[in-house]
This record gives sequence, C-alpha cells and structure tokens, in this order.
Amino acid sequence: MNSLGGIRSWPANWRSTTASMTTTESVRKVPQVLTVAGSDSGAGAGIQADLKVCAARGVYCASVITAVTAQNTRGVQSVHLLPPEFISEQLKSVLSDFEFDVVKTGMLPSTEIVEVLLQNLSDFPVRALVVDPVMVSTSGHVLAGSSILSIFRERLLPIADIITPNVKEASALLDGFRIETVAEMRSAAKSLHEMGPRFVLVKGGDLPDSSDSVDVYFDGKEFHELRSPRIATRNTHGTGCTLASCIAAELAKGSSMLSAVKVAKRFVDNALDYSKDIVIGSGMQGPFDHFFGLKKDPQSSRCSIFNPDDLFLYAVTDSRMNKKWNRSIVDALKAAIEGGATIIQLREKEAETREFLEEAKACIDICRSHGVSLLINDRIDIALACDADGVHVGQSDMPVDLVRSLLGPDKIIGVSCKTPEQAHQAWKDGADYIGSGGVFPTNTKANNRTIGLDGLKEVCEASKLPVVAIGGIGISNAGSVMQIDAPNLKGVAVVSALFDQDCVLTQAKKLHKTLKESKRGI
Ligand SMILES: Nc1ncnc2c1ncn2[C@@H]1O[C@H](COP(=O)(O)OP(=O)(O)OP(=O)(O)O)[C@@H](O)[C@H]1O
Ligand SMILES: Cc1ncc(CO)c(N)n1
Ligand SMILES: [Mg+2]
Repeated sequence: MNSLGGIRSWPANWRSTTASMTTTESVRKVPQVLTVAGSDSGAGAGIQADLKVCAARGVYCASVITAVTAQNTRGVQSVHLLPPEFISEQLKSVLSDFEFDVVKTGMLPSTEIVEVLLQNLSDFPVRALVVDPVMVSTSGHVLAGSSILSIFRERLLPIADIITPNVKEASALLDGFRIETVAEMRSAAKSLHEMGPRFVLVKGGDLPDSSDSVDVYFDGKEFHELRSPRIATRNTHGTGCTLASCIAAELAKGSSMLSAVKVAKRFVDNALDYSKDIVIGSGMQGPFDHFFGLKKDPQSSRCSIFNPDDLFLYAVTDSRMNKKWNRSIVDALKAAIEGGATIIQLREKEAETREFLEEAKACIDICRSHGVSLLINDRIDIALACDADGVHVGQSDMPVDLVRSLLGPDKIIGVSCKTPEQAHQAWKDGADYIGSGGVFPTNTKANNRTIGLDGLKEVCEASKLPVVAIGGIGISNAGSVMQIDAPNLKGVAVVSALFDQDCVLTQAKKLHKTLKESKRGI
C-alpha cells in the first residue's frame, strides 16, 4: 500500500518467511493473494473468478466473502450481505496466518464492511492493495450503492496501489462525470488519481461505440492506452473481476504495475477469444474459461506477451566476433535460435545508424519467423524505427521510466543492475526484467566490475522481477549460476559462449542442454 512508499522491495528473506514451520532448506514460498469480495452463484465473476484466475496464473488465493449473490447468466436475482463482524472474523483468520503479497478487493457493499476492512488492514499491514470498486454488474444490478462512495473516496482509494473502475464506476466516483470517449476516460483517470491511488486503470469494456476495447492507465505522469480489438461474444461476465485479480496475481509474482496490467489485459483478451463460442446458461452474459492456457496450443494465443521464461538462453550479438569468424549476423542469429536461444539482444557498438537499422530489420525478420523476441541494446531510436520487441538499457543510458513513455506499454524493457538499490528502482520504473552482472570477468565488456554469484543473488533477492545473469558465462559455469537458488533467476545471457565459437549451432545446443540439466537439478 501507499504506506510502503512505492512498491517496495520485498523483504530480503521473502522466500524463507515460512521457514519457522520447517527446518529444511527446501521451503518454497508460493505467491499469495487475498481476495475480499462477493460470491457469484453462477461462478463467472466475484470470488469464484478471482480464485480461478489466480490458479491459472500459478498464485495461491485465499478468499474473504463480503456478500453472497444469487446470480446467473441472466442477472442478479438477490444479494445477501454478511454481517461486518463475521467479515472481520474471516479477515483476522487469514491475515494473522498467511503472508499475503497482495490484497485485492471486489464487492464491498456497505460502509461498515469497508470500515472492518480498513481496521484489519491497519492491524495487519499488507504489501500491496488492488481495489476494484465494484458497484454495478454489467447486467445493470446495483452491487454496492452510493452510500459507499464517500468512504471509498476518503479512505480506501488513498491507500490503494491501483484502482480499476469501469466507466460507470469511474463516473460514480466522480459525481456523475460523463465518460463516453477515450479522452473523457483520460480526464477521469487523472481526477481519480488526485484522490490518492498510486495508479489508475479506467476500463473501457463498456464504453459505448468503441470497436476496440480500450483501457486507460495513468501513473500520475504518463497515460497509456491499452487497446485490443473488441471480441464479439456474450461471454464477458466477470471480465472486470478477472482483470483486477490477474493484476494482483502478477504483482504477487513480482511484476511491476505496468507489466501486471498488460499481462492481465492480455489474459482477459485471450480467455475471451478462446471462450467466445461456448454456451453456459441461457442468459445474455455468459462466463468464460480461465483455464484456456491448459488446453490450447500456446503458439496460437491471440497476442504474445513477455514471458519471463524467455530469458532462459539470452543471446547477445557482437559484430566483431561475427567478422572474426566471417559470418553474417543473420546467419549467426539463425544458428543461435535453431540451437535453442530463447531471446535475442542486438548489441552494436560500432556501426553507423543506417547500417545498424538495416541490420536490425533483417534480424527482426529472422526472429519473427522463429517466434523469438528481439531487443535492441541502448538505442531507443533504432528500436522504434524497426519496431523491435523491446530494448535493454544500462544504468547510464536513458532512464527506464522515460524509455517506457517513449516505447509505450507493450514493449519489453530490460535494465542492467549491479545492486539491490538499482533492482528496486528497476521495479518502480516499470522494467520487465533485470540483467545482472558481470557475474564473472569477461573480455566482451571492458572495465566492467564483476559482482560474483553473491552479488547476483543479492540483486535477485531485492526484487521479484525476473533476472537474467550476464558476464563471463559459458558451458563450464552456467550450471553454477543457475544453482544460486533464486526463483526469479530465469536464465543466462551470453555473448562469446555462442558467437566467439567455431560453430554457433553446436554451442547453443550444448549450452541449452547444460541449462536444462541444471534446472532439473535444482
Ligand atoms: N468484448 C471484449 N473484448 C475484449 N476485451 C474486453 C471485452 N469486454 C471487456 N473487455 C476487457 O475486459 C476488461 C474488463 O472490462 P470491463 O469494462 O467490462 O469491466 P467490468 O464492467 O468491471 O467487468 P464485469 O463484466 O466483470 O462487470 C477490460 O480490460 C476490457 O478492456
Ligand atoms: C459477486 C460479484 N462481484 C462482482 C461482479 C462484477 O462483475 C459481479 N457480477 N458479482
Ligand atoms: Mg463490464
């Protein structure tokens, strides 16, 4: 929450906070979300949606029920509020026991219920708070009346990390401000931000006359419009709850706010697309399938999103090495990808801008045809010009928050970090991943201070952002890097181990095998 002053470094021992329960070293802490919301008997929205999305995203979700609704695909037939004292009992039970990374709220239908929530949050401080200010179901039924508006505005919104109103809810919070266009959604986001939440996402699922489904994100400085083509389906019941809980789940895993929001938007989009033709119930608003990811061919997903596992074998190019071995960059990349490289960074320290751009375009074609993302080192202008998948910047390059505002919400941004402080800042600025090193001495980068395996571990522990290790890594030591026992260390980045070699394909295959074996060994 805001009291934590910016989403915050996770405690250095966050992986072992349950260690008192057992003396073994193999304790594995699972990211945990608490949802405080209403039950939907039709199970498309509310608590039931929250549990499903968290399960689908690999996050544990506990549930405190505020109200029980009699609800189906035709609408809400009746609502029964639970006594505030009993809601407080539920809150105490779980907050005194679990270590939640994030609390997410949905239906909070009375002032008394908000009061008991606030009291419990002050007794048991949590790391982050996602507030979905549920007021009206898409079918038009009032789930929380105007009596809650003042306590929301005055006490709940100011402590929220993010609020996710739909257009009707945003309008209600702003005394009936009309929201019918994206420009009005922006104004609403700005006014809501002034009420105190750190981030605002105004959802446009119900925006009239819009062929795209547009959500407006505001961080206090920059706006981002998150757009996707509107899916023609009746099965949109519970999209709002799903979106907010997916944001909570991604935050619990360690994403920055913008990354969490992007993943959540794409999750809803993919789920709606997968479920557009299913028929459950006879009404106008059907539920959708949250577990599409278990069933479909991952290649066919509507939109690709940054997957931290892509950092597994991260190949960084070097034109001097290609010259030395007399091969083109395109041939070198093809071989690296065919051998198992999972993401590419184009690092070009010598070429003129025009030459670099032509090279980047050729490399993008190869990467796209293999479904592998291509990042550009340092040069935001080149990344923009060739529509690369993202960039990697160092501490003395352009600051990450500025890069984000130039590249927009969808691009991947990585940043090099040597210290826990830099890792913390990377999270705050909205980076998608951290590159940490040099782990070992290397000739590829002159005068680069090495941080060793201990330094790498410190960086990993300072943030839950995914980390890729870099610097002097090859087949002989990749295993020792992967075994430092940090769950967010996702892979290794290499230059010479692939490109300063006689056969790039063979080396990539060997390195991939070594990494796989060391992963199995953890
Ligand atoms: N038909 C659609 N196609 C694509 N995305 C959609 C569609 N409908 C809603 N969304 C997306 O789903 C998310 C939830 O948006 P929406 O504005 O519907 O929230 P809500 O009204 O709170 O949801 P609920 O239906 O649960 O009440 C947003 O990211 C929105 O852009
Ligand atoms: C219980 C519940 N919470 C939230 C929503 C909003 O979709 C709903 N329809 N039902
Ligand atoms: Mg809606």
